[in-house]
Amino acid sequence: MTAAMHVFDNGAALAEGLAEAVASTLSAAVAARGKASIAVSGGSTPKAFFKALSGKAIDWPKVTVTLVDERFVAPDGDRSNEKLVRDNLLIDAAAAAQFEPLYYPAATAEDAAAAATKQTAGTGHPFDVVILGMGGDGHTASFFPGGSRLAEALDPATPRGVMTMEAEGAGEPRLTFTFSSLQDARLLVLHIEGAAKKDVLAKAEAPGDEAEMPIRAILHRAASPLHIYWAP
Ligand SMILES: O=C1O[C@H](COP(=O)(O)O)[C@@H](O)[C@H](O)[C@H]1O
Repeated sequence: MTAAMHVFDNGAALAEGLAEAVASTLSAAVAARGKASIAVSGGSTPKAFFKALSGKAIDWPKVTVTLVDERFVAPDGDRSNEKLVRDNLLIDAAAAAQFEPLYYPAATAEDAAAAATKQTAGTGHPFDVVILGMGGDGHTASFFPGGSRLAEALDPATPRGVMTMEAEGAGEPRLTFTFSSLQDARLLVLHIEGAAKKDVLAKAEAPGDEAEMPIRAILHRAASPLHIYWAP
């Protein structure tokens, strides 16, 4: 697997540079296939990128936006990745995009994952764009160290779709696209910021157990070239 490093002076420059690259990939997808798809991460890092992307001139009604992972929490709560996307990406021009959530108000996270798998079945085979983040523990999407279904989620034989994950470091039960759903995106990006995450990345790039740092699955065996976007 090859990785290209894109280094920026600061978060604002990164947000703009990444938004440009994503907008160009989505527009090319619409031109080639009449539609485009993007799966984005939650957490604290992507807010400025979302805002930069939301104003780009893309044929947004033809774009489907979803999440790489979600917490099993209602979408009006501050821990909801859906809320982050609705408040920061699905605004301005991008308000016209289609959105496919991973959270459903089901009795269990398993039921919500089944509903999300069904609803997203027509999207992303492969995704045009996947934007991954990374936690300080080396998790990406909801592939957490010690995750209850980590081996299954990272197994390339596990089909595309959404599954549940529970882990000590995860807080709420999680909903996550499987590794097979994400690793072949036409534009596969890892977006990280700060010196601490650069150190985590360096550790993960060295050979080692995926169970300890699940980001290794993406770094070492994703089918698509990985573009790493970093700013201090
Ligand atoms: O739990 C999550 O964390 C990661 C990293 O988030 P950050 O706050 O360190 O940027 C994120 O990529 C993932 O989507 C989210 O659910």
